[in-house]
Formats: sequence, structure tokens, C-alpha cells
Amino acid sequence: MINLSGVEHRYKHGERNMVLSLKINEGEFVYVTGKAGSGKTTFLKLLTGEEKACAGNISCLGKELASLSIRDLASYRRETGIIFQNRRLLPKKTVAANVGYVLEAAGVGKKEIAGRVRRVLESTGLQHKAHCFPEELSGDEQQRAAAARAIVNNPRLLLLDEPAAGLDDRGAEEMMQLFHRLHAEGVTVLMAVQRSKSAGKRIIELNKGRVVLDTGQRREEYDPMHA
Ligand SMILES: Nc1ncnc2c1ncn2[C@@H]1O[C@H](COP(=O)(O)OP(=O)(O)OP(=O)(O)O)[C@@H](O)[C@H]1O
Repeated sequence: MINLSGVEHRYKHGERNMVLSLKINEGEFVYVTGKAGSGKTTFLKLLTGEEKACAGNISCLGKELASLSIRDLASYRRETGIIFQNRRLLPKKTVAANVGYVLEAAGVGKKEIAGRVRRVLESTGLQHKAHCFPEELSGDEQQRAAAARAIVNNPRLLLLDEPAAGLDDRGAEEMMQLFHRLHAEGVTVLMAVQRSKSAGKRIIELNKGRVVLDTGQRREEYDPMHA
């Protein structure tokens, strides 16, 4: 489903900050871990097409990202659910409008949008804030709104940058349960976190833009003696 081969990346005028080759299969749940500045966000941005590789190939959901037109990139992004590091809610739209926006862009009818937005706000515990603007929300609620927006279009792939940031322990636990549930329903999940908290899942650890640990498809199969 995701294949990065010989990928290199550098920020404008900067040094090469990422070198990656890896595969992720459909249906996997992968934690992308590493210290601050190790490259987790950059890795996810390469997969959203926001950052471009300066060498190598990235294919995702059957598409070569480098060759997508702006229009095809927009449609590719609608097939994925993304939680950005700084949430990126649209300040002049209500929570419901922020969440429904992706469906509107995909041409879904108004009635259908209203129903789907209502259900997804219920599942993220935000139904009572549907008509608020982002600045009227707490950090916790903004994070829930970002999660609702990421899942409203039933994506096959979720790219999540610190999805529990700003949540208290209980909120973080609920958020994790939501993504584990979606994974159990078949969604592929890539989640950037500084440290993974759940065993039994693949962990790709980055350091200075390189993979320093990859436990493989299933954590149980990881044998440190033969890694
Ligand atoms: N827009 C940018 N321009 C130049 N360098 C950048 C830019 N964004 C990130 N970097 C650098 O690239 C490296 C990787 O950063 P990245 O944000 O991907 O790491 P991260 O693991 O997500 O960190 P954090 O956990 O703090 O978000 C760092 O050295 C960072 O300073």
C-alpha cells in the first residue's frame, strides 16, 4: 500500500534530512516514533504530498506521488485521513463545517454530509460543539475536531501526527481506542508519537531522518536476536 524506495528529502537550502526505504502493507497499524526533530512529521508530510522527495520514489494507494497533478493530489488526499501536527482547522468555519468540508469538496450531497458529520461528532464526543468556531474550543476539543475531520470520509489510510496531543489521559485513551477500532475494521494507520504505548504493533523508529528500528509487520514476530 505504501512503498518508499531510496527516498531522500531536504528542506529548502538545508542538508539532506531524510533517507528512507520501507514498505507498509494494507491493514497495518504502524507507530512512527522518535525524539523531537527525528523526522516523524516530515515522513508523514512526504506521504501527504506536502513535502517532495528530492530522490527516490514514493507510492501510496497505488499512486506515484511525484507524478500527481495538483488535482489528482487533492483527490488522493481525500482518500486519506490526516491529522496535522498543528491541527489546521479553518478558523472561519464552525466545527461542523470544518468536518464537512472534505465531503463537500468530494461532491457529497448536503443531507448526507449533515448525517455523516453528526455521527462522526458523536463518535469523537463533540456533538455539543458542532456550531462553535475553532477559537471557541479547548485544545482537547480542537484535537477531537481534527480527528473527526480525518475520519469523516471513511479513509482507507490514516496519517496521524500526534493525534492525542493536548488530550488528558482519558481523552488520549479514548482517541487511541477510536483509531484501534478503525484499524480493526480494516483501515491502515500510521501514527507519529514520541513513544509508542501499545504493544503488538509495528514500530518504525526514526533518528536524524533514518530508520533505526523497524519491528516489522507484527511486534510479536520481532526477535531482537535476529533483527
Ligand atoms: N520547514 C522546515 N524547514 C527546514 N527544516 C525543517 C522544517 N521542518 C522540519 N525541519 C527540520 O527537519 C528535521 C525533522 O523535523 P520533523 O518536524 O520532521 O521532526 P519530528 O520528529 O516530527 O519532530 P517533533 O516531534 O518535534 O514534531 C528537524 O531537524 C527539523 O528542524
